[in-house]
Amino acid sequence: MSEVIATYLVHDASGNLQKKAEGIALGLTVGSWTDLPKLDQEQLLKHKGRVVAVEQFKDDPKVNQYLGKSVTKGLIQIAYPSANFSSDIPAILTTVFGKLSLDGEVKLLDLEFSNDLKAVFPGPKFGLQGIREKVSVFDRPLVMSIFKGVIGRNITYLKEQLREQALGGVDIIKDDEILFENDQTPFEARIIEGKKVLDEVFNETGLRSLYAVNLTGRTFELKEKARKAVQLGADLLLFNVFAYGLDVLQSLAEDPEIAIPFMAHPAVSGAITPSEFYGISNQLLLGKLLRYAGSDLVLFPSPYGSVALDRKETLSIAYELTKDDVSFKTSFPVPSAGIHPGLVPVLMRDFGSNSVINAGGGVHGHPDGAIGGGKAFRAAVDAVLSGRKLTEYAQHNSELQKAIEIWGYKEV
Ligand SMILES: CSCCC(=O)C(=O)COP(=O)(O)O
Ligand SMILES: [Mg+2]
Repeated sequence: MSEVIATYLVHDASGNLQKKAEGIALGLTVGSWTDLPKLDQEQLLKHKGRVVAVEQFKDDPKVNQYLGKSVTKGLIQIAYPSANFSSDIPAILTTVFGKLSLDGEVKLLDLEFSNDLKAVFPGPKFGLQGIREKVSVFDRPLVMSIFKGVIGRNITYLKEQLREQALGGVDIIKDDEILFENDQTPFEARIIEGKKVLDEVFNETGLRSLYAVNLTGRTFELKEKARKAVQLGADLLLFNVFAYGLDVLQSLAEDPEIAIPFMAHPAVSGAITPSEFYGISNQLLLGKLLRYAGSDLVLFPSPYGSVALDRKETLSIAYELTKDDVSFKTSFPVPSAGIHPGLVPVLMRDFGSNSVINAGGGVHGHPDGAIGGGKAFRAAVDAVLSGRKLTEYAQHNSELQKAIEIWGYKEV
């Protein structure tokens, strides 16, 4: 049957989760808070939500104290018939968590789509393997660096910073998500001038880094802007998807004229995900839904840096992005924020080779500048792949040595 099964974590004061589940299944589909006498059986059968499972957990006095009331914690699973919604994320989210998201301590943990429903979503156009092919790197995690301190600077400054990052040997260089349309470094100039710089570096070194330019502006201008970016030869598009909406990403990603990869930034998602009582899980929002909507690479806070996320949560995001699913290509997990070369061993232990190591401050803050920073990251990756400790490898690599001296390291 065509349906979406939603899994919720609930903290309910009534103490009767079965009744709560029945209330949700009816209330979000054919019913209301009052009896509707005209509901007929046929309509009920076709459109009513179905309670799939209810699992009650042990009472937790700490939670009761925190919430200031006695609650019953548990998982509720409800199946919603596809006949109730059009096949798009806004309709699905509104069905499964529209009014319900406002109604007490309920967190949406997961959505399971039937195969016919999955088929309407694009998934990543290039995916992890397609990105690897673009950079011709198949046997290690990719290394990415982020422009820093570019706001208020002109295109000459941006080009210099781009050149330094590329010379450091990183595979991808991305705009910071806070660089918007501006007079000094306009979107189109960034693409045109950036391409020249990266082609120059390629002629000098044989390494062609990719540049992810930040696609920003008003929603209804984005398609034209993205199409123009492709015509100008942009490599990738960075996108602040949660400032716009998942459906905006999907519309862009499925446009055949925008045939370049999308990199999703998690900005604003922290307004939705962190509570254990409310919102949507990171696994669903940053993992499954970003993959379904067409993101080729997904940034999220790593467990170790400046904006750290619980390790289990980060692993669950990466799992959703990379797990086998015949319907979709896999997306590249990009654990980020406050990353320095000394964290590479733990990042590679957690996320493996099919991940991107991404840093801004950890590249530009290197004593030898962004060139040294990039080299230090590449050396750290080589050290781990060759089974050596960072400190041992650093004895013969000055860039890694200097990075470890300032920021330290975590061996596994
Ligand atoms: C919260 S994940 C996105 C990280 C990010 O946008 C960023 O600019 C990280 O920069 P950093 O200097 O911390 O590497
Ligand atoms: Mg940033």
